[in-house]
Amino acid sequence: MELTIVQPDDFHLHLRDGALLEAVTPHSAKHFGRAIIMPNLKPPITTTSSAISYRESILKAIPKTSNFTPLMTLYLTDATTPNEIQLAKKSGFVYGVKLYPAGATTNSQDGVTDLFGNCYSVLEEMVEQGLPLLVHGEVTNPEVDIFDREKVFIETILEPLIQRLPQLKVVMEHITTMDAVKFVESCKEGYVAATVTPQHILLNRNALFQGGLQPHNYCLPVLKREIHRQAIVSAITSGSRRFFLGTDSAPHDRRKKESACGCAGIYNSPVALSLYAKVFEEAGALDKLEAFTSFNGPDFYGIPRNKSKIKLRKSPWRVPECLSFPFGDIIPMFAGETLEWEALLI
Ligand SMILES: NC(=O)N[C@@H](CC(=O)O)C(=O)O
Ligand SMILES: [Zn+2]
Ligand SMILES: [Zn+2]
Repeated sequence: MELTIVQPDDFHLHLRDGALLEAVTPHSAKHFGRAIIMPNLKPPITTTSSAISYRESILKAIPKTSNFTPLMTLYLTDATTPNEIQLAKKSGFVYGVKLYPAGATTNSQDGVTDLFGNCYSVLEEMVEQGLPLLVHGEVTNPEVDIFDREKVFIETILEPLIQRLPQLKVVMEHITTMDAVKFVESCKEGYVAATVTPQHILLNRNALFQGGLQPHNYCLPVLKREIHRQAIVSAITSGSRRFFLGTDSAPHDRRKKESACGCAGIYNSPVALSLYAKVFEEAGALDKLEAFTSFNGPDFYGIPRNKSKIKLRKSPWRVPECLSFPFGDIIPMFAGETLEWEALLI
């Protein structure tokens, strides 16, 4: 079986910097046309000028034969100014502003402590400039059960936000619950959308504990119950235009994952397209795959769809156990397992 589709984009990607950037960029560049590059570096990308120099280093890491284009984002802080938003838009290189609630996830220490109190004028400027707010949607109160943090974020932050600023474009990143599906579906199309990762449509929270603690399945927001996974699969295979591909591929050195205090993030760039194809095939919805991977995202962001094509072919291949680099190892999602679908640029 074979399928030819317009080349997909990845609307949520972590490329990191330094040696890690050089190691992982070719994997994304092999399949994807463009990617929204997350700004949670150390230190974070908080200004347009740092986004532009980060973009330069990414361009150097792209193999010569690839047409891969990074779409940059800014990391929102309590100190971001409306003027920075104007500069970002004017540069032509920045496509969104990322909200990390302070303490919610990897490298979020410099994130926002009070969105309405500290960032309201910035949000108003984003409406003015048509720049979307990309949201890690979890509350950070340690008393809230970790499995409820996305739902509580929707109720306490997102609903009031879209009430107050209905013209703001919002992408709820890496959704994990039926609550998020319902919220996105209840909003005005074209203003609120969501990215969906391979892990949140293939795995449920059992995968964290299958045969023992599985650090390579740990990401944030954490995997949820099976009913939530099913709700997300139904939403994306329904043909809704509100959901699109965002891998949240988040490489970490193996030693940081396999540790007494392992960090959050799943590295899935090399396997992502195979996995999305598997889910759509199992749902009997391969005819809806191309809109999810290649149309809905560019349409929401207001950028042209890609012109080039990619072939998805049923041709089993084995995911490497480990990707070794001079600085250390990265363990890919589904390491050592055989996947049915293979993606090839044409
Ligand atoms: N998803 C993750 O578990 N980790 C991401 C951060 C993020 O997207 O929340 C990372 O940068 O490692
Ligand atoms: Zn996140
Ligand atoms: Zn992420």
